[in-house]
Amino acid sequence: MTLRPPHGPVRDPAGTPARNGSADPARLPDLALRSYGGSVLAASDESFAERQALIRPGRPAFQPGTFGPRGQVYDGWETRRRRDPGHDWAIVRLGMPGVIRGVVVDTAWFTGNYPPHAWVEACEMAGHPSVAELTAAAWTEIVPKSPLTGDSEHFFAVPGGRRYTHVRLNIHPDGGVARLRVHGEVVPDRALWADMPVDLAALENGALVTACSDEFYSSPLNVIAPGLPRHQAEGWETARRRDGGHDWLVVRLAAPGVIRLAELDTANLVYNAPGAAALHGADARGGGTPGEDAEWFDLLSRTALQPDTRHRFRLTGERVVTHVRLAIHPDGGMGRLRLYGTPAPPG
Ligand SMILES: NC(=O)NC(NC(N)=O)C(=O)[O-]
Repeated sequence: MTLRPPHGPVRDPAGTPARNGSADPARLPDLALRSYGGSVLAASDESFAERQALIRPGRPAFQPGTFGPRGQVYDGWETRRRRDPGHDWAIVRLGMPGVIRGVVVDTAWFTGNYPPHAWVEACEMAGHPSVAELTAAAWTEIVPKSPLTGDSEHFFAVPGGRRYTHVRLNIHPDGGVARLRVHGEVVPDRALWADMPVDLAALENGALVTACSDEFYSSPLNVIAPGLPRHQAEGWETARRRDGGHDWLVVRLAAPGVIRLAELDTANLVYNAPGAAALHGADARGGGTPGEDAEWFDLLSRTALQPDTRHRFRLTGERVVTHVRLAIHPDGGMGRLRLYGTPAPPG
């Protein structure tokens, strides 16, 4: 099973195959995504096309022969032609800090104006640093200076396991980059959870969708994304099932814990909402990832659902869970899944 990047339908990115059961880096969430709270804080130049487009969800669009006052319109970040030495750069705050496993520099649609070279640096700064503070920070090179080609996705694996909060994309000497994707594992600042119940299924808290039955129309990762889905494609949508079975996904929680409240939101699924859903838990504190044959126990027995509705269910069990399986009957999808609970004490 592979997971699509969020906000499908999208074409599959070319990625490396899964290794040792670990996720393919290109399938991990894009920590920089604008809809995950990322921002392109500053850029050396954005004369032709705005920097914020670098981290927009979805594939870049292009319509030839569309000219505005700046020139041809591009869906990406494009700097002016340099007439002096130097290079262009853009500083990106990750929406979700974490360990970066791979970076995609996508020059889609930039043909006569792509940068011949790029490299990427990263840094970790606590709090809410200003651009001046970031500029003065110590940056680590995570992608060495590498050649680029026009109108192509370039995937760079990132070794090491450090947590980062910001990245800096450098291009030499100038040109256009449609998208920058920063794939990795979310590592939240757990001190900010204080002692409050949290959404243990939230991507921003470090949860991850690790498996699903089907992701035909849009990614199951969407169900644990921040905020509300604006439309069907910003949730998870499966194909119509014709085999009498049911669809499901598995969430590895942000931390082991007891879930007190489950929110199953069929937002935007009007004519394709599941008829019913159930939640099952597993406790894998001993290690490993529970598979189909794991000991899954009931958290919420099969319950009828309404279309386009946020359902909230109190859960009464006291068992600690590390993984939750959402079963939907027979198919359809889900806009959002929230699992509020209290993390179990360490050990
Ligand atoms: N946005 C632009 O017009 N860019 C440039 N030109 C074309 N036609 O794309 C360029 O780099 O000079």
